Amino acid sequence: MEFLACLLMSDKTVIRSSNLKGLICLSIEDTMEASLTKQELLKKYFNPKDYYDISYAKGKGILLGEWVPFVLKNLHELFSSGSVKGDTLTDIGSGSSIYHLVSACRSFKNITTSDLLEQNLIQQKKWLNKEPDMLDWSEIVQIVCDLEGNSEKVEEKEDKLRRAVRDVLKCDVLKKNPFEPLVLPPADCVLCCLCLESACKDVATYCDTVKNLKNLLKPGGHIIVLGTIKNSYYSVKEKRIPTMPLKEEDIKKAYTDGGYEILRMESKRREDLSLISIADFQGFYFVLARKPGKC
Ligand SMILES: C[S@@+](CC[C@H](N)C(=O)[O-])C[C@H]1O[C@@H](n2cnc3c(N)ncnc32)[C@H](O)[C@@H]1O
Repeated sequence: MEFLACLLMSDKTVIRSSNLKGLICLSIEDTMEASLTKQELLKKYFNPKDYYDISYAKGKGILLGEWVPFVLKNLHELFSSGSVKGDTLTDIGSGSSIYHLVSACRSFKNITTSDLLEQNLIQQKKWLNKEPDMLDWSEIVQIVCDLEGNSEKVEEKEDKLRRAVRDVLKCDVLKKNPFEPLVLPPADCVLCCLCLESACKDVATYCDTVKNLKNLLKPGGHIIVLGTIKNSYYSVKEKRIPTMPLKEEDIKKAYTDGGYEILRMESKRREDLSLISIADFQGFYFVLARKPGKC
């Protein structure tokens, strides 16, 4: 007779069977993991130091080869052209990273960084306060100094960025007001690097989120988004964090339907697939778009 058996074998393993012939072993941890939301998974597994080590650490970070040069080159060209400037820039989903803000601090004197996770805000503040256990971004800052013709030394550049970052705030980009209960004054520029694919569960949510970010901008303000194409996970230590695999064709539609004027769009195919088990993105994209209206 068929019946459901659920035997507790140890504090970690459950055996389930509908007829006791074919046993399926599930760990309690697996079962509990499957019920975690994306945000709960991030809170549990996104250790900023581990993320930095796997992604950006000197000589070994997997994003150093193609992603970092793609981001730094595009942002350098953009900010040095003088076409995007103003007083305030809001960075969404900064994590514990600062590499993407180095070029921006030439054009914006008032930068707000933000993230969903408290552990990232803590790590970000360590770098801003030059605490002994801060993350070392100097190798990447040097690349920006090189792009700018070495008019400033790495330490000068880092201090300039530290002076420009006025606030480090908690945010949830999926909320109507991502900074609730705070209401931020509209910014001249919103920047978002590797966050939307991590936050959004599907393309429809990505489109809604992009549209909603307009509320954080002044009329005529710019949004700059850099992210990955067809990426379904990235790893933090041995844990895989799921992401939303965005297709190239979805990107243009999201910004056009979101009510922006697209000023520039770039994409690049990933060439080195050797570390695909750590993150399976196929390429990267860069979008610069403008909220209609006069500044
Ligand atoms: C792959 S990391 C990128 C971090 C950093 N921007 C970078 O380029 O290295 C994704 C970041 O998005 C943040 N994130 C995920 N969901 C979010 C949400 N709903 N609101 C704000 N940030 C979120 C995570 O906490 C994490 O810091």
